[in-house]
Amino acid sequence: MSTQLQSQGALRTLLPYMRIYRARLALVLCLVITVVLIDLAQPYLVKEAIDRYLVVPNPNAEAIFWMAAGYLGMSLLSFGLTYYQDILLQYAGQAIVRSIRVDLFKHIQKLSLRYFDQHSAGSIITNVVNDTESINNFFTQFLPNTLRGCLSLILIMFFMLRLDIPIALYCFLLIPIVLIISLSLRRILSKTYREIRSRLSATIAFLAENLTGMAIVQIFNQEAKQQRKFDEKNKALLDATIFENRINVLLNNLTELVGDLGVAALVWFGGRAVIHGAVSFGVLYAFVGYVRRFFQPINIITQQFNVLQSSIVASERIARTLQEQPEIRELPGALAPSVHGRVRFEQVSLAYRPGHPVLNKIQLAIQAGERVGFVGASGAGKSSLMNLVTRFYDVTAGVVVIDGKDVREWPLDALRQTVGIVQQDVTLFSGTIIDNIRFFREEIPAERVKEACRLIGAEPFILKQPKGYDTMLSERGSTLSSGERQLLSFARVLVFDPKILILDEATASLDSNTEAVLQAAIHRVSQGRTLMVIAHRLSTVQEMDAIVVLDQGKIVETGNHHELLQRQGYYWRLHQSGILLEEAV
Ligand SMILES: Nc1ncnc2c1ncn2[C@@H]1O[C@H](COP(=O)(O)OP(=O)(O)OP(=O)(O)O)[C@@H](O)[C@H]1O
Repeated sequence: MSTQLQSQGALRTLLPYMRIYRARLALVLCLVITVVLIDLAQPYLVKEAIDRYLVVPNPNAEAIFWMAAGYLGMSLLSFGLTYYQDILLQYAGQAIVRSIRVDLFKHIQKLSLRYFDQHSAGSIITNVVNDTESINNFFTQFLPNTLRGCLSLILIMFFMLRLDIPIALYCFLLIPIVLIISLSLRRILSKTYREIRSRLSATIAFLAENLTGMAIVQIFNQEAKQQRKFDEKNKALLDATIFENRINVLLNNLTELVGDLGVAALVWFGGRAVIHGAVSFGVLYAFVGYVRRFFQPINIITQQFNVLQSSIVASERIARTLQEQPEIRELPGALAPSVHGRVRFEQVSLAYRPGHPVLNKIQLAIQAGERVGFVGASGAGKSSLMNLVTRFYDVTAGVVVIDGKDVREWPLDALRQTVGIVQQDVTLFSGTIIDNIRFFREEIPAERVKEACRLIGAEPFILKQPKGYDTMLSERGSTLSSGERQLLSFARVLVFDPKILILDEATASLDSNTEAVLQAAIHRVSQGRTLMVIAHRLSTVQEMDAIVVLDQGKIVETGNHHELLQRQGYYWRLHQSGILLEEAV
């Protein structure tokens, strides 16, 4: 994409956010202009003091005192205005960052699961945290510094030309030198900056992955190896950052050096001009002041190219995320039918990747209140079939119908209220037990939550926790056993009361006590609703009204446990091979 197109995309993203703070930003720009004017008037004031009241036959001490007081007053005013301007800018910048972050999170939450299949948590975190920070730099660095730099440069040139045209023109000869140094080093810097960003992003992604998979890392004794990898990533990041710093230091020192060169030349040529009476001493003094201030803006302006470039890249990435359309969308004006809990799959096929179907022409009807177990080898397509009922993904062909209506024609919130899910890997959030069960919805009375827990058989272990229902759970509930986490998610189902429940049964063997409690819980939650269980236990399939056997994305057998065993087909072979967990020991 060309830089111009990139900038347009970036601008389109930023403009609406800028508009909210336009009054504040306009005030900042006025303050920047005032501060520059004060700053540049100071050398002129000293020149006036020298030429009018100091290097004259009758020096005027009182006037000099007032000039000095004026100089100090201007410095104080400039200090106060700069302070106020910086605070205003920081506020506007951070407030814009906050709005963008909130919008990003809101948008990301709406995206379909396929998006999360394709984007790592690390890259999404970098997008929400770092890219937005780069936008802050656009407001707090690029805008004020570019304005300040350009204005200073123009005004310094104007003041210099007013003071003495030949000396001013000599000074301007130094501009190309500074520009060449600045632009060539900046080019290197911008490449390095991109490298730093991608290395930082890789480091964050690595960290995020390791935090989520810490148990696996530890069980396979991979700590040392992961540590080495992390160290390598940080070393790469360090190298790039040090290189950037070196170039920055070089650039600043070279600019200083050219400034000194300018001052030396001024003292030499200007000094001779003063001796010959061509210019006054005050003019020479003012020139020294302006030359010192002259190269700073050039340096600052070229520096802003980098800030601009990184903000463009960041806002492009933010724009791309915000423009990402959720694949799963609801039809305008969609209405939910009256809910009974009937589910029908009509010639349903699904391919996550084109040309690679994982479900093939599934034909199945489940009655309201029926309990159906889905059995099959790993990868047979059981979870994929459930993903279609919840509309985490949409069918590639055919139709999934709930209560007479294609799921794609349901309002999404109604569909998700109707279909509940208990996953094998229970998701818990940082918060209390009670809040996790009612999903932080304060309007659900505590008594209803407790009632659900009692029915499920979760209350005894909850009451054993340090603060009972108010015990804070650590991230992902890692202080609870997997059986206890499952019980909490069953309680959640009872509280939210979906008409259709999908249950992905735990594959791990549990002790007989927990097994019995969980079986009773499954029995309890299945009352009055349609139950679809990805079954891994013999005790569960035996309880089901019907069992659907899947193999390579196709239904190969249906029937109840005894019928299927008698048939001595695929189910029987699965059973014989021990794929279903027997009674716990
Ligand atoms: N999000 C996804 N993107 C791409 N392919 C996927 C995705 N989820 C599952 N698959 C593929 O679809 C096929 C069916 O997977 P699915 O998870 O439905 O099987 P399953 O029967 O539930 O297996 P298990 O019992 O091991 O969970 C597998 O080949 C899997 O690799």
